[in-house]
Parts: sequence; C-alpha cells; structure tokens
Amino acid sequence: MPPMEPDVLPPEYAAALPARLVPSQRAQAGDPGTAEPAHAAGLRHTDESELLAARQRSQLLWEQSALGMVEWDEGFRVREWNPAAERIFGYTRDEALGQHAHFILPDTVRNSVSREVLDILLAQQGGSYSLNANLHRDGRVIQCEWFNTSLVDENGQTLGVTSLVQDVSEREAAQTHNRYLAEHDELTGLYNRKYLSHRAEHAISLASAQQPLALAFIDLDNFKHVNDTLGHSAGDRLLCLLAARIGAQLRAHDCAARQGGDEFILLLPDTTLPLAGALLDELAAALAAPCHIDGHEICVTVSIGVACYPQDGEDFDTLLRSADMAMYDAKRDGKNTWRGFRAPLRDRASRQMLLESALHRALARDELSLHYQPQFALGSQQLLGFEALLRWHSEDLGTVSPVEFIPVAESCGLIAMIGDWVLQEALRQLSRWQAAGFAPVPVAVNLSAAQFLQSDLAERIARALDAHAVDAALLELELTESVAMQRPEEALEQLAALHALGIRVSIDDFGTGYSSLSYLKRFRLDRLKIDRSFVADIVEDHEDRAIVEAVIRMAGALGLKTLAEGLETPEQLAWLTAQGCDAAQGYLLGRPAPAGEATAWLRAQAVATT
Ligand SMILES: Nc1nc2c(ncn2[C@@H]2O[C@@H]3COP(=O)(O)O[C@H]4[C@@H](O)[C@H](n5cnc6c(=O)[nH]c(N)nc65)O[C@@H]4COP(=O)(O)O[C@H]3[C@H]2O)c(=O)[nH]1
Repeated sequence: MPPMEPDVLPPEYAAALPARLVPSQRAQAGDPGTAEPAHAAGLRHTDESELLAARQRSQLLWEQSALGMVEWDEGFRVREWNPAAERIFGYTRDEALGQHAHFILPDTVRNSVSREVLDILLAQQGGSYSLNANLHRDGRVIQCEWFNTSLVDENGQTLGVTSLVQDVSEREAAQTHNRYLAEHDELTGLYNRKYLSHRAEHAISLASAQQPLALAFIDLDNFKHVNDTLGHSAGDRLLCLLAARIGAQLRAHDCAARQGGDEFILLLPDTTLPLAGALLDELAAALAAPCHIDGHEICVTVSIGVACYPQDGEDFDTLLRSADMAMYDAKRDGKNTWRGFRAPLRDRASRQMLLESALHRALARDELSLHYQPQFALGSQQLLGFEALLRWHSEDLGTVSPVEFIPVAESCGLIAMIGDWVLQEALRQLSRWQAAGFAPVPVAVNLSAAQFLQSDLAERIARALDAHAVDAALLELELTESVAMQRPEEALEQLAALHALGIRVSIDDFGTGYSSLSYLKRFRLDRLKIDRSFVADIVEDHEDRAIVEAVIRMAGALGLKTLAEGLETPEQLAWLTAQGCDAAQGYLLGRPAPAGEATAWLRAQAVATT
C-alpha cells in the first residue's frame, strides 16, 4: 500500500468511492477531469469492459483494504462503512450506518469536536489529516490516523466527507514507549542524565541571581559491598527502592535522575546552598531508613556533593563536575555527609589530572625506583628483611610521594602495571643480592586491591619467581586490612593460593581499618604490622598502649608474628620489646633508602653474624 500523503487522496482510493460521488481533489486545477464531472468523463473515454474492470477494482479495494473507508453525509452521519472500518471500530456496517460521528469519539473529546470542526472538514478542499483518539465498540480508546476529503457532486454541491482511517495505536504506543526510554532510566524509572541535562540547561536559562539553582550529586556509600555480598539482582532492587524514596522526597519542581550505577543527580531549581543542605539532610535521613531485601536489613548512607549556579559553574557540565568533586570531598571526609563545592577542589582535580598524565609516562621514562626500609627483630636486633617502597621522581613534577600518586594510579587503572613493575624490580634486586653471595633476607612488597583481586595473581607471581630464580620464601606481600576485607571470601582463596606457593603475607596498617576477627583467623597470614599511628603515641597515650598490647596478645594467640611500624624513639623500642612485639621498622632503625644503602645493611649484617 502506498504511504498516505496527508493532503492527496491516493488515486486507487479515490476510484474506490461510490461512483455517484466525486472527491473534491478531482476538481482541483490542472486535473484533466475538472472540465466535466469525473464519472461522466470516465464514461465517455472508457468502454464498458474498462468500466466494469474499474468497478471490480474499486469493489476489491473497498472490501479488502487494510485502511478503513468511511463516507459521511452532510450531517456527519455514516453513509458507508467498509469491512476494515468494521475491524478498526468493532461496529458492523449495519450498526454504523446512520450513526453520527460522535459514536466513535470518547466522552473526553466528544464535546470538543463541534459542529464547527465538522463544517471545516466538510469544506475541506483536497483533504486533511488528523490524529484522533477514537472509541472502539469495546470501550477501548484507540489512536487513529484520519485522512478526510469532502465530496462534491457535478454541480460542486457538498455531499459529505469521505475518510480513510488507520488504527495506529500500536505505533503510537511504541513511540510513546521510545520517548519514555529516551528520557528515563530503565531500572529505576527516574529520569536519565540526558533528560536532566536538558531540564538543567532550561532552568539555567531562566535562573538569575534572585533565583539560584543547585545541582546535587549523590553516591551511595559502599554499594559495591551489597552487590558483592547479596548479588546484582538484590543490588538492583535496592537501587529501585532508594530511587522511589528520592522521588518521594522531591518538591514538585525538582528533578531526579539516575546517572548510572549507584549515582543519582538532583536538579533543585530556586535553591541556595543552605536550602539544598536542609533538603539533602532530610533526603539522607529518608534514605537511611532500613531497606528489607531478600530477608536482609540493609542500611544505606550516601555521600552528596552540591554545586550552585552560577558561582560553581555556568552550564550543566561544569555544575555536574563541581558537584562530583564536592561529592568526593564528602567521601574523603568520612562519607555519610554532604559537601558544597569549594574552588580548591578544582585545583585538586587538576593536580589529579596532571599526576595521571605524568604517571602514564613514568614507566616508559624510567622514573620509578624502589627504596628499601630495613626490618629488625626486637630481641636480637637482627636484620629480618626489607620493605620495598616505591619512589617516583617525575621529570615534569619533581618527586611525588606515594601517598599522593598511589591513589591516583589506583583510580586511573595504572596500579596493576605499576605494581607489576614493583614486584619484578624487587625480585630483580633479590636475585642480585643472591648473586652477590649475601645471606638471603625477605623483601616485602605492597599490594593494592586491584592487584590482590587479580584472579591469576598466584600464577603471575610464580612465573616471576621462576624468571628471577628467587625462592618464594623470600617474598612477602603486604595487604592493608581494607584490601583483605573488601571481598573476604575471594581473599580467603587468594591467600590460600599464595600460601601454597610458599609466599608470606602480612596485614599492613593493622588497627586502622575494620577487620573481622573470624576472617583473620581463617586467612592464611604470617604477620600483623601494627600501624604507626598507634606506635607514635604508645609512650604517652594509654589507649594506644592498650590497643597495641591487645594486638600483640591476639596475634600471639592466632600464631601470627607482629611488626611495629614507624618506630622513632628508644622509649618506643623499649616498650615494644617489653611487650613481646617480634619486630619493628622505623626511622630509629633505618629510613627507606636506595638499593645501594640496603646492600650496606646486608653487608653489616653479614659481618655481625660471622
Ligand atoms: N613518620 C614515619 N614514617 C615512616 C617511618 N618509617 C617508615 N615510614 C614511612 O611509612 C610508610 C610505610 O609504608 P606503608 O605503611 O606500606 O605505606 C605506604 C604504602 O601504602 C604506599 N606504597 C609505597 N610503595 C608502594 C608500592 O610499591 N605499592 C603500593 N601499592 N603501595 C605503596 O605508600 C605508603 C607510603 O609510603 P612512604 O611514603 O614510602 O611511607 C612509608 C615509609 O617511608 C617512621 O619511623 N616514621
């Protein structure tokens, strides 16, 4: 079937009209049929058989057409009603004949389709196109596309209207659904970022100093933990529940979108920072109410960043970036809070970008090196080994502390590659010491989460040990508590695999994170390193003393060795020795130093033991 042109009646449909009626389009200028009534001209130029064939074609079209064909009289009552119209509206021809057009109009539009509108249709020259909500016999409202044209007789007298009609409900529903998908987040039903950005740009164009506007960036705290422990489907349900709470909390003119993952954006028109803060406190309280999923009670906290127009950004993208930076500020400040954007955050973000691009070049430019800090037994003061600590001297940025660049390497995904380099370099150094004939001492290497959770970690390390011909017992891996506890079940497997290789593992910064003691017991560990923040104050602070005493006793009970970090004073040394701490490292005993100085310690140790 040819596509329906809105203002031209397709010829085959025109031909299908009852012969006594002539669509007005045939009367238009230029149409060869205008000089005389069309059917008269047709009779003159067509012989009987052609006329019969035309009639048959018309009949076929009338009966078989997928388009409804309806003919109305001057009073807009049905004069003809083809089988397709029967199917579309559910009324048989007999039921439809004589009915006023109102019979297929729902109540809601019946009154708006006045006599005047119908008169316009009657007077229509050349056809008109409309999309209507119509009423099916069974009470359903259906969407119909109408093409109408008025009918005139030989004398130009209006006889009525003829219409082609098509049920486009499915197409319209699909379009409505597509529009919905284009604007909404499929999972939660909130708007998506794209839609919110349009709303925000519009709101910005209306905003002024008197009518400020705030954009809030919300990130759930520790959502990954929910996904990891309860599975993604439970995580999805939690997101839906929280999205509904966000929706319920908004004012009428606010707009909420899911940016993706566990991140949401709120557009708060007409809102200053203090007002946004008050609204967000209420929102955070609503979100913190327990959620019940699969028989688990989950309590969620959120970190929120807020940026205000115009001071924190004059367009949506800048505002969103500012709100994002403020959200990270909230995370750094311990999560479960909101922070407004501050200009220094932008400096911090640009420093981050600078570090990131310089780090990408660091390996190729050979800017990384390892320093080694000696570790001593507290009783015998024997050198037990070294901790390898990464150093970066950037050609562009100078010396950068690992405290600053390791988190950047972690966030930009470079840590696995850098960590690999550290491992290889430490093993290279061990094999150099072996080749030089030194009695072997272990070297400890720090592992970050991205490395520790690599599924092939044990195989990679085994290959590296082989390649450098280093005994596995000379390699120690240091994990922070948070890394080990991130996915404890996977950590259990990983630690068992490393243990099977003969590698030693210690928990770094012990006491600063949250450790499940039951896991600690099941993990294959060799040593707890007591964080230097506790060691620093053991002489003055009785609480830190109590913590360190407890850690030493607990480690003893679990069959683990202890090493105190950050030993700086002889008083600390004496106290730790008295408590039975096994080992220590710190400035008092030796600062981290390049391999050459570490070799000097090894030499001194060799002399001391001969
Ligand atoms: N105040 C004080 N500090 C002392 C003393 N003795 C040692 N330190 C410092 O304490 C840090 C100990 O390393 P960490 O806890 O593993 O903490 C490390 C570790 O978490 C990370 N890091 C260093 N190298 C690597 C690495 O190769 N891979 C990974 N993933 N992280 C690394 O960077 C952190 C900082 O490293 P550094 O700046 O080298 O800082 C080192 C060391 O220089 C002392 O007596 N007093």
